[in-house]
Amino acid sequence: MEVAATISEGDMVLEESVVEEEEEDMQEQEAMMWQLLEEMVRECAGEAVEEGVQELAGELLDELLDEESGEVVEEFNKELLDSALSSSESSDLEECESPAQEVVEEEFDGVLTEDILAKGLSNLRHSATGLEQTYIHLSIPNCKLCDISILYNYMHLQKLELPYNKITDLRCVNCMPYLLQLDASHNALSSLADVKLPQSIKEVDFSHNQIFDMSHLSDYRFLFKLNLDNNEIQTIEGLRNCKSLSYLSLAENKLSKVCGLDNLPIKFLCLQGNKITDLRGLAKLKRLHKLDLSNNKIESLKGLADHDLLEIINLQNNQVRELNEIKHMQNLELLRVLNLQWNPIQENPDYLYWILYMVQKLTELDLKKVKAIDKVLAINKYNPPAEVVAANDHMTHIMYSFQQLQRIYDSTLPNFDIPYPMLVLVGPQASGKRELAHMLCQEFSNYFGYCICHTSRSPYYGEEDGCDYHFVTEQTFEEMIRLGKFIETIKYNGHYFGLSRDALEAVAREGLACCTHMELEGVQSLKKTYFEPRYILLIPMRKEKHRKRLLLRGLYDQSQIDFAVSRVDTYISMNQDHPGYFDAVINSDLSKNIPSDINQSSRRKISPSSGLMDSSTRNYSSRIQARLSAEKTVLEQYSLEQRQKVAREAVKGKAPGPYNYLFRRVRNFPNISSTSGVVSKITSFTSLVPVLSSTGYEESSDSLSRLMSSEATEEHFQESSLSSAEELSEIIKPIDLDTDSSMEVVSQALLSDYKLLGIPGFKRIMEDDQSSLHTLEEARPERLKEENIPSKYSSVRNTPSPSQRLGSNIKPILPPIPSGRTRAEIPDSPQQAVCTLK
Ligand SMILES: Nc1ncnc2c1ncn2[C@@H]1O[C@H](COP(=O)(O)OP(=O)(O)OP(=O)(O)O)[C@@H](O)[C@H]1O
Repeated sequence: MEVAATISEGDMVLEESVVEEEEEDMQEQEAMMWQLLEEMVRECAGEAVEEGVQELAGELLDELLDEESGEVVEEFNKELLDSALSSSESSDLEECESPAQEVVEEEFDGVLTEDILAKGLSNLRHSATGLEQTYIHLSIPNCKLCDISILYNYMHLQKLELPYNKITDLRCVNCMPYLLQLDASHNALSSLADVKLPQSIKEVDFSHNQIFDMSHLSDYRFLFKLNLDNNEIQTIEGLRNCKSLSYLSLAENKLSKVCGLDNLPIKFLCLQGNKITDLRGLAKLKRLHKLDLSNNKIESLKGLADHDLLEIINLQNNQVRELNEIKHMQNLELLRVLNLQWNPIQENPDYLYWILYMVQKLTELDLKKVKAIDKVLAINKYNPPAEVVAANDHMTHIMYSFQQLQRIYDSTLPNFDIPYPMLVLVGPQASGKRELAHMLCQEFSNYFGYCICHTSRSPYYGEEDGCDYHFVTEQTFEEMIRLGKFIETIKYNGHYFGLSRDALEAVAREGLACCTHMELEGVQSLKKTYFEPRYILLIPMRKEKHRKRLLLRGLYDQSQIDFAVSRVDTYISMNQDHPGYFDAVINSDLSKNIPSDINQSSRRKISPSSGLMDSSTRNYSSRIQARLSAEKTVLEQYSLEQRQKVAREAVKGKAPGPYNYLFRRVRNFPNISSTSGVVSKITSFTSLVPVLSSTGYEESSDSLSRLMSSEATEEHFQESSLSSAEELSEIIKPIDLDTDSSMEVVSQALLSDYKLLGIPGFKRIMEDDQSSLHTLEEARPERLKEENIPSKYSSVRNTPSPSQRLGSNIKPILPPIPSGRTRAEIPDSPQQAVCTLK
């Protein structure tokens, strides 16, 4: 039993050991299978990686292993792929480093051998002679090469790249007549004396060497690009014959000035990281496109002007301090990118706007995009357009005047519907507008009062305070601005000029229409107010004559004369571009009395009789007074008597007040074509009511009615299609203001043509106005009433409020002075009229 038991136990032991053996076998087989599988996978992945198809490797592994091996295989797969990729990357890097890396690693002695060279050759082509096949490109970077004498045998090379080596001797290139590109950067070259590059060389890079002398680079006519960055060069020299040099870089050298570059066709110049202090040596580099002068010691930008093609300038980290230096760049029409970071100039508060004003086409400043709003603000700050000046001026005066006690002004009485009549003579300096204003006020003293402007300039000889101007100091003028005294002001030739509210009110209080003169900017500001003056433009059509006229005055220096003459064009274009902006245009050219050649010395010695514009004759009022009181001719005397007669009749009510005619509103003729420009042709047409002749009211009324009837007017306008501005310029003929006879022309134009001289006292006319209108209306011929021809009086009485502001062709020539404005109602002092608004 025991044996049996032992046997059976032995059997069991045997059985167990057999099972163990079988298990071991299976494990072995499994391990073998794994090994096989791993080898297979590695092989496939390796192949795929070798081919650079990493994705494919992944997919392959997936396909092979996924289904069979479950998660374990997947993990393995990933590990394998990672290791395969990293090994491929490292092998890539190795490849990048150098084709000859393996050789270098074996204690390389720096001598270029055939083996190394063979790995760097490429680009098999016909040689330049065309006789043989040869490699024309050799590139052996980063090989610690010292000795490259083997290259003496490689004369067919056209491109040679040997950067990041230790080369000190480059004479082998002397035997390469076909070489076009040479890169010997990052080497140990200290001299180029022995290097004789071929004439045909186009691009050379000697950057990052120890070269201190560049004089040996001359005579390369086809050299296009030269890089000498990071060397020891102290002077730019030897390039004068490089007539094709477009790209020159000498960054990080020891240059202290720019020189030796005259007349070279350089487009790109990099001189950053030197010790340059000024740029005068750049003056003759006319083809520069891009300039890098960062990290220098530049203080002055003189030498940058006149580079018409310059687009980009980098002046970062220099010593530019003065805003005025920017002026040297103001003519750089193509300059778009400018970098002035880390320059003291940046600390100036006006820096941004001044630069944007001076170099208006910049798109990038200090590495930031330029904003359009900043450009606009810059222009508005330093050279604001006339509209901006006018708007600012208007805002200023409105703001200051609001701070004052509010009043009811004589010029606004009796209501806003009927604007206070004002006549403003506009034109460039010395166009004769001041003389004409004085004359009008003298001749039409019953209608016009001269409005005396304020100025901060000192009086010329012959000018009187309170007659020509109110002469005040600049401080007083500015104080007056702050007190809200002005309606408009301008600054002309550095002096203030302004139309004060008080001056205008003084005229209005007299019951007179205001007549004054001013420059265009004044008009632009005045047009923003509620006043609605008529504007007459006096324009010199011949600039040379105008210049002589200014010269004759002997008051202005050359720049002032140039400025005044240059403004003639501004007026002309304003008149052309804005039809109706001026109500009339007068050609103010002189025709006589100006000597054809005026020299400097004779300017101040012109006798009063030789011309009106001499400074000794500038007391206008007395001059005009003298003229008017001069003995009259028979004809003048007769004319005067006639006018006085008419005036007497008007006062008595037999005839309408003459101002009613003079300032009657022009009808709006639809077929008037708006034109602009100076009118020189004189026609007989007048938009004013025709003349009151001595034959009595009936006749004149008849002719008036005929003229004002639509039939007559349409008929007339078919002949003459003029704008209202032109109509008035027809009325006031082109006048030669500076000749004795021209005074008469003015008189005749304004007086004889309309028979308006000798107007009786304005006040009385005003008082009689209402009654005379009634009387006259009643006295109108029945025929006219039946035909429903509009009465001039009713139109005067019911003058419609102007529907448009200035510039419109339907506006009146001049509004009538409101009938409610009589002397009796006008308070004696301004205080009486003061009423504080709630
Ligand atoms: N309030 C004003 N607003 C705008 N412009 C004015 C004003 N007062 C005067 N001006 C103008 O300023 C300019 C300079 O005046 P200034 O008196 O110095 O000229 P001028 O040499 O005497 O010439 P002119 O004979 O044209 O007056 C003139 O054109 C004048 O009409």
